[in-house]
Amino acid sequence: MEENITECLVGQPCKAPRVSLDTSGDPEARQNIDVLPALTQKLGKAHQVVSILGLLSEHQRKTNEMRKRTKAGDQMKGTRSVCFLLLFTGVFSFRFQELTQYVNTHQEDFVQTLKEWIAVESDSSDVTKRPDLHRMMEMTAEKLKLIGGKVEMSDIGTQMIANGSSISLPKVVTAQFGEDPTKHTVWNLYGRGASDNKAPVLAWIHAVQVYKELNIELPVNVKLLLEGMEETGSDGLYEFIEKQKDSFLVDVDYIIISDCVWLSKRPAITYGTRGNCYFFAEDLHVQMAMKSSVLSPAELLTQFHPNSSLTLKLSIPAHKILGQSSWWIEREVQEVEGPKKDLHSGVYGGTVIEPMTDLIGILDKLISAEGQILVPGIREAVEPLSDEEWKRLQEIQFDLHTYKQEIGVTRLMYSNKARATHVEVLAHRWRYPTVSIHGIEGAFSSSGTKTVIPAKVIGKFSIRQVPNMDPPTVEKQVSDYLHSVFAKRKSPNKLNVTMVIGAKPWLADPKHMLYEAGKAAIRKVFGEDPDLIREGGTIPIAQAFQDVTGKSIIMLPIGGFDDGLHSQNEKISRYNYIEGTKLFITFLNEVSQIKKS
Ligand SMILES: CC(C)C[C@H](NC(=O)CN)C(=O)O
Repeated sequence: MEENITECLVGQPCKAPRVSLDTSGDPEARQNIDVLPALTQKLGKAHQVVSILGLLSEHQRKTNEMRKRTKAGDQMKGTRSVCFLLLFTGVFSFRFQELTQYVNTHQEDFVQTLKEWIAVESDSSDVTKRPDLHRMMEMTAEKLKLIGGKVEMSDIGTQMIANGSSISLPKVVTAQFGEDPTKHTVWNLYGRGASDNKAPVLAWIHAVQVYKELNIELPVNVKLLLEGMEETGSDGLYEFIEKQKDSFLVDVDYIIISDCVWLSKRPAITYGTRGNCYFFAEDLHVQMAMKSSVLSPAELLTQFHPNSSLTLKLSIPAHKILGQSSWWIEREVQEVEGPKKDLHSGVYGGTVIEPMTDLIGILDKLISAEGQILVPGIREAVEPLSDEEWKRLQEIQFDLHTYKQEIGVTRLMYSNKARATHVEVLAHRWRYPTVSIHGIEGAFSSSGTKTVIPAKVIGKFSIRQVPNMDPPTVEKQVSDYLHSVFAKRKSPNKLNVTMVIGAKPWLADPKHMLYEAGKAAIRKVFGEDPDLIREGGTIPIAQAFQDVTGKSIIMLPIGGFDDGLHSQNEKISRYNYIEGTKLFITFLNEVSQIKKS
């Protein structure tokens, strides 16, 4: 599969910007879609077009701001799909040719819908975009109604944001197609977003639509559940599925999620994901060296108040443990903000113990240059790789050279070992924990040379979870460790460590019949066997679904290995989108063949 994307100078007025969905591997069938001109017209300004590309991620928006030249791939943000099924009824004649031919002849319509969805900046990590996210959920519900679904939109409450106020969470959309008790019921859950994961969501909706348009009976009952907060931890969804356990979810047999990507050019089926523990390490205030003792909030108040340079704030962070039955652990945190101002590094530098220096010092102690996690207890908890797992990894064809090329690096973390194999690289990608440092809030990060001492900085990092790591334990390990590292610095500043997401890993049994159905559908549509893979990223709700329903989950990706999720050039090829739609159509039929145990 080859990429065919049109270049666009992001951040600069684009005269004829285009986003292409290509029919990879088939040069004759390649067709570009002109997304940006339509959007430019709609929005009137080229720079707004650029921010549409940015809808997919914070990262991408930042790149836009930096006016980097980048490829404007097919960018979409993610929702995901989950399917369940119920009973099986006898003989069903699967009209494969007719259904897939319909997809071929209607691919322009499907691409057009995707263009319209991409144009909505439904980014859950950006609270200023919340109206777009609400609109996206409305559009999704409308689309499902149009194709005859029994659709409901459920309010799942509010989310507390950084400034302490609450904003409403996007509604969860549920839809049902078919209530025949003699048939399987398939429930598709769509998480949130765009290419990661709007195309897979639409492919699922279109799969149902094609059956409807052709008046071909759905081989299974289908239930869809769509949420808009997946990429920031699926806020509110855990309570929702607990509540729906005995109603919407009660007759569901299987769950399908399509919020992941292939490993290579070969189609894939995913049977495990890593979890994620996401931390904020706040170094709270600069204290003048002359007031060098660590003061309690009350002391600080009496010292500084009523000088109005000090405020005492109480907040409840969204502290979550996901993937277990008590979803939320809330804790009160006293957050003291010291002198509000940043300081001039010439005037004050040398007299203050700088929060940024403290923060960098402790972040540096999380992981070694060789990739070894330094937090005591974490590596010890990891379940050893079994021979079976090792064998499965060995069977996967994975070319390290192509991988390095795709991400643009010359050396990988473990490739300096004498016997670096693809097995080691895949194990470190899917099966071992890792630490990533994501950002520092409050740091000077613009271009130029501002000589500032930031008064308050928040380091953001996460640790990917694998069996047998346990988020509450990891939280304690990380917090204790960072506080001990910080204590050694004898800094008068104050450190707060808060875990804001605690999502468990998910692992399924790939020998389950559901996986055979997936393989059969892939063989039929793509003419080859899929890779059986795991995913290094996290679907926070996955393990929770498995725990709450007790049903099997399969992840059936249609995204390409080089789609660049969360990156500057996120895209999906037309090939993956259209053939993926055929895959879902076919998979519904394969699932209907599974005998009820
Ligand atoms: C827990 C994370 C915020 C979840 C996020 N999920 C995805 O990107 C799935 N599309 C992740 O970083 O893995």
